Amino acid sequence: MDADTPADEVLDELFSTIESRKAELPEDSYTTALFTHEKGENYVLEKIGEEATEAILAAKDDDREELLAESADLVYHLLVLLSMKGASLEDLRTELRDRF
Ligand SMILES: N=c1c2ncn([C@@H]3O[C@H](COP(=O)(O)OP(=O)(O)OP(=O)(O)O)[C@@H](O)[C@H]3O)c2ncn1[C@@H]1O[C@H](COP(=O)(O)O)[C@@H](O)[C@H]1O
Repeated sequence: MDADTPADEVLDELFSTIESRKAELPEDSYTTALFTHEKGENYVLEKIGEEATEAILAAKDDDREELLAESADLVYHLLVLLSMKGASLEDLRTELRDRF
């Protein structure tokens, strides 16, 4: 993924990068570190809790910039969890669409 990726393709690109890290486990990759952590999936679950708390605190402080940054961290870690559990972005889209 690079800075030229159209904004409406960012989530697909990000999920595709996560899936590729899961398959190839390159060194020097934070995503690889999540997939191979000694705590297993518990580590990414902890990160989701932390990032959600940080997003809540930013919202309470009315810090829009921080809220966006923490929300991006939260979404990234949530996508890693979905990938870990064998779910796809398409599954998430379907779940959301079925609530219309
Ligand atoms: N979107 C993200 C992303 N969002 C957040 N993070 C990482 O999530 C971590 C957030 O945790 P914290 O805020 O607690 O910061 P930290 O203290 O460094 O983290 P810990 O040591 O506590 O784990 C940071 O290390 C961020 O770098 C991300 N890491 C990667 N990506 C995307 O994933 C792609 C692949 O990254 P690599 O797997 O590193 O190649 C990148 O190109 C990005 O597009």
